[in-house]
Amino acid sequence: MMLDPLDLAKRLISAPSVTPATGAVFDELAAMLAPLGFAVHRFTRGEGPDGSEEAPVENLFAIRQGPPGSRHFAFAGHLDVVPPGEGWASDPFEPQVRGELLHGRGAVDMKGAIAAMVAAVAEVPANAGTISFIITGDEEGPALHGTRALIDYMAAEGHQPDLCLVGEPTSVHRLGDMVKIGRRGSVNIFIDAEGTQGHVAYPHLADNPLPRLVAILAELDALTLDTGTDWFQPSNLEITDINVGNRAHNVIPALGQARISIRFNDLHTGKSLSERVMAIAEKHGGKARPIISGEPFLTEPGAFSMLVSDAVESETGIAPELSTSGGTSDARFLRSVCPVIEFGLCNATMHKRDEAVAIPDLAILARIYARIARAALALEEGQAA
Ligand SMILES: N[C@@H](CCC[C@H](NC(=O)CCC(=O)O)C(=O)O)C(=O)O
Ligand SMILES: [Zn+2]
Ligand SMILES: [Zn+2]
Repeated sequence: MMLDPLDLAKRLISAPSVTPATGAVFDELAAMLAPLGFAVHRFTRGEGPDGSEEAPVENLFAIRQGPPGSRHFAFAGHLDVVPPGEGWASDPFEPQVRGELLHGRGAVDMKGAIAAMVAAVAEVPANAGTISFIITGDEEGPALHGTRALIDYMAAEGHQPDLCLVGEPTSVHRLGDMVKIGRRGSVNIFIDAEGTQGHVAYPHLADNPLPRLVAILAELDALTLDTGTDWFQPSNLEITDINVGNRAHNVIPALGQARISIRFNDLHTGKSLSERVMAIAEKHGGKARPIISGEPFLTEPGAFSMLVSDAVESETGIAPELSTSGGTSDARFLRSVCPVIEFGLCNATMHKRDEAVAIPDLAILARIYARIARAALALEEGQAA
């Protein structure tokens, strides 16, 4: 009988794991995988203080070797969760079943999917091929020491998956309606306008930076970056923060700061957009400092996307839409290793209070994942690229 993904999901949700995750939640996953024949390796990266971008993050790589020369299929995901926020009907870290729903932080994003992966691999015979789990404790945060460190570890140890499935919650209205075959890129840019502090009534003795900041933001906000491409929605630029921190009515401040985030398609690169924004900032007397989070990528539709779609349709009756919409994910790193596709639970409650998964979806997802793993391991070399 299949392992019950509901029980597994409850165990994972019960271990609080707000980014950066370490410890108990990884103990739970390791305890699930070891009896299934997986060799589990865990390591921590990052040495900074709590709350800093460099705070320690735990990662887990688990592998069950198939026969020599067999194909290697990887499941990837994250055990960290976003902070619960206020107003939950029940404790976010005490999984609670109400009706058909399992409530708890991470139910859909993405402890429920990891539970389904574990239940799935229990159904795939070890002689079908090599299966691994690439699981980080920092996807929701800066992601400096998460999946990137796992990729370095796999390279150092000679573990090279042929195909990878990330279990992000890609479904929209019903389990199975959307599969992600790529993602837009992401760049976050910090903008500063500097001036000279002074008295509002003596502006000739000061230099107000805020009109310059406003001019920069107005020009950026008016940009139409593109209208989309074959596989990608239009790029969008959002002003995400404006910060002056001036509490006085009668003081011209010395500094105005803002932040923008651009999600961009394959007509751009992080560098080209960064240069464009820096030029606009400089034209108005400001400065821009970009942090490129990821470039756009597409896993061309082909044998891999077809086997994922077939698995979804066999279990749900739905032919999924192939999409690159929404945010970015750790697939932006994993695509350097092998072709990567994302499929998972319905995302309507992700990051919200009272996050919840439809309990029947957990077992359906486990069956879909088992089909995907079996089919991926059966693909001939060269078929999926
Ligand atoms: N900090 C990075 C990456 C943040 C990743 C985040 N991903 C999601 O929210 C997934 C949502 C979805 O599946 O559409 C994001 O896109 O912000 C950055 O800022 O780029
Ligand atoms: Zn996620
Ligand atoms: Zn998330």
